[in-house]
Amino acid sequence: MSNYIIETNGLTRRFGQHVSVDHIDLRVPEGKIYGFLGANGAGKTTTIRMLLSLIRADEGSVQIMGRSLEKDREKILRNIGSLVEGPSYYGHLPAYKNLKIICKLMDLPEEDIDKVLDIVRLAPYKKQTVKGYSLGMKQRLGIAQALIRRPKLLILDEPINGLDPAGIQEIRNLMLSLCHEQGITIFLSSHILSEIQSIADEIGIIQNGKLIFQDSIQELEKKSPTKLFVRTENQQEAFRVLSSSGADVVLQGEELLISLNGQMDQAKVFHLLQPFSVQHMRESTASLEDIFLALTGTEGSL
Ligand SMILES: Nc1ncnc2c1ncn2[C@@H]1O[C@H](COP(=O)(O)OP(=O)(O)OP(=O)(O)O)[C@@H](O)[C@H]1O
Repeated sequence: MSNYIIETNGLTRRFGQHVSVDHIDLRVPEGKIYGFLGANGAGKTTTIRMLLSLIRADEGSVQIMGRSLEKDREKILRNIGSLVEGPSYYGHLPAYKNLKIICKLMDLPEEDIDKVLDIVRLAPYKKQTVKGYSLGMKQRLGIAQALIRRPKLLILDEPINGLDPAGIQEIRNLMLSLCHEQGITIFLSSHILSEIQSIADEIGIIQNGKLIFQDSIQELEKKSPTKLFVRTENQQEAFRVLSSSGADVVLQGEELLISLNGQMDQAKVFHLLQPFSVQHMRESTASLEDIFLALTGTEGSL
């Protein structure tokens, strides 16, 4: 058996003439957090719906936990917790009761409810009706609904979408603890790189239905164009020295903007700037658009 908990081969889905998911070969390692990135309309939700057997694929195959989704649908889905397009719940009932209904329907042990509410940090609010919850709390309830099934794999579609920075941090911490402490593999989609950059081990990037990158976050960072913004006491002279040494540098407002690459790395820039008194230096983190540009040479459709 491979070490991939999800493996697709040539997975394809068309809507009319439009190929929404175009022959993608996902490789999701077990026990990791996999970030599935793409702009709006790139094909993330369609892919996830195929992984969960909510829609059929036109071509290709899906293997999950070493089994064929086509042949062993029931067995596989029993071990997956998912949250696609927002949580569904009874707003007039408290979180505890919402989970109790799921346990009854799916014949799951009710003893797990308190544990799961504790994990998603909703225990203090378990008796309050859900309609009064914040968006982040509702999202955490959605994750609790997925966790109550004791899944080996969690598949979450844009779980961070629409949350405020505190809510984003809460969900991030939750993912990290679910993966590292409970050993659950997490596959989550997002259209914002920076939101999942700090938690994902592995990244897949989908653009116009095609998987244009799939590797570790370290490999992605190597491909991301890093930029340095620098202010010195003598900008004109620093600019002249940098550009005559082959640096890709422009004067942008009060700052010199230097694009780093294999020939001009940070150490070389520091060396060239030694004669100038550097007042300020910051490094930019690459956005999804920068990465699309670096990977494809075209602008992402964000
Ligand atoms: N049921 C459908 N009927 C027709 N076209 C569809 C359907 N579902 C998805 N599409 C099309 O497939 C493409 C991919 O959509 P999908 O929802 O998978 O993208 P996404 O990456 O999840 O984007 P978003 O973040 O906006 O949900 C889009 O062009 C969309 O219009």
